[in-house]
Amino acid sequence: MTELAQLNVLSEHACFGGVQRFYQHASSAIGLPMRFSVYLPPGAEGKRLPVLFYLAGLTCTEETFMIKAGAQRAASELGIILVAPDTSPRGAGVPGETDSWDFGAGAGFYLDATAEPWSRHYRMESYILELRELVLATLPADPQRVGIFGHSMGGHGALTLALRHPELFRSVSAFAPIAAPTRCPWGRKAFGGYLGADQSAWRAHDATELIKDAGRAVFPDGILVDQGLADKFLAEQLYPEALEEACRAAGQPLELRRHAGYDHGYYFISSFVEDHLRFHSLNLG
Ligand SMILES: N[C@@H](CCC(=O)N[C@@H](CS)C(=O)NCC(=O)O)C(=O)O
Repeated sequence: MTELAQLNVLSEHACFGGVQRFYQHASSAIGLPMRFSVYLPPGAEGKRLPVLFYLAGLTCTEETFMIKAGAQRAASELGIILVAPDTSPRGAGVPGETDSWDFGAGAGFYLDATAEPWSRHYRMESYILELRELVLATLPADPQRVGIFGHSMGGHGALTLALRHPELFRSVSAFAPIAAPTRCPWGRKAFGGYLGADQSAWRAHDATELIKDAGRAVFPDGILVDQGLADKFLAEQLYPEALEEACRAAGQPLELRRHAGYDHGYYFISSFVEDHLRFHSLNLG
C-alpha cells in the first residue's frame, strides 16, 4: 500500500469557503495510527500554496487548535494551508503513559525518545518530518514555502524543529513557548524520561541552547514570539527572557511581544493568531 492509500479522511467540514478536514494514517515513524487536521483554503486548485504547521501544547490533540484558535478566517483570506498534528502517539502501550498530563500521552515534546521504554513509539520529531513529506505529497502545498508555529510545548517544538531543520521550515513563530526546557520542570521531567539522565543530550532540544550554539541569525527575517504576562506558567516553566538574551547575543532577530493581562490559554492565542499567519505569509512569500 502507498502512503496515499493509507490516508483516511475521518471528517470534512466546509469552513470560510475552504474545507476543514481530519485525517488518520499509518505513521511509519511512530509505528501506530496517527491523526492530524488540515485547513485547506479556497482557490487551491492547480496551485501550490504556503503551508503552516501548528504544534499544540500539553494535553492537546489534533483538534484543539482548529476548534479553539479561530485561525481559519485569516488562513482563508491569506491562502495558507494549516496542518495540526496530535501531540504524541496514542495507545503505544507504555506502562503509565496516561498517568500524568505533562509526560507520555499528550506530551510527546516533539523529539525522538532514546530511552526505554519510550524509544519505540515516542518519535515525534521524525513524525513531524514524515507528516511534512506526506502533506507535500498529497496536498497542494509548496515545498519551498513551509512554516511552523506552536504553543507552549508546541512552541518549544516549533522553535527547536525549525532551528534543527532550517532547510525544511522557512519561517517560525510561537505562543508562550517552553523556551529553555533544560532549566524548567516540564522540560527536565520530559527530557529525563525520553532522553535519559545524561543531560549533554538535552541541549540539542532546547531552543535557547540551539540559538547559543548557532551563534548567528539562523532565521534572518526574524522569529515572532507572543507571551501573556498573566500566564500562570510564565515564571516557572517558560523563560522567554533566556531566549531573548540568547537571540541578542547571537544576532538572531526576535520580536518578543509581552501582553499584559493575557493568560496561557486559547483566548490569548486566538487574540494574536492572525498576526502570526500574516508574519508567516510575509516571510514565506
Ligand atoms: N492541565 C494543566 C493545563 C494544561 C494546559 O494548560 N495545556 C495547554 C498547553 S500547555 C493547553 O493548550 N490546553 C488546552 C486548552 O487550553 O484548551 C493544568 O491543569 O494546569
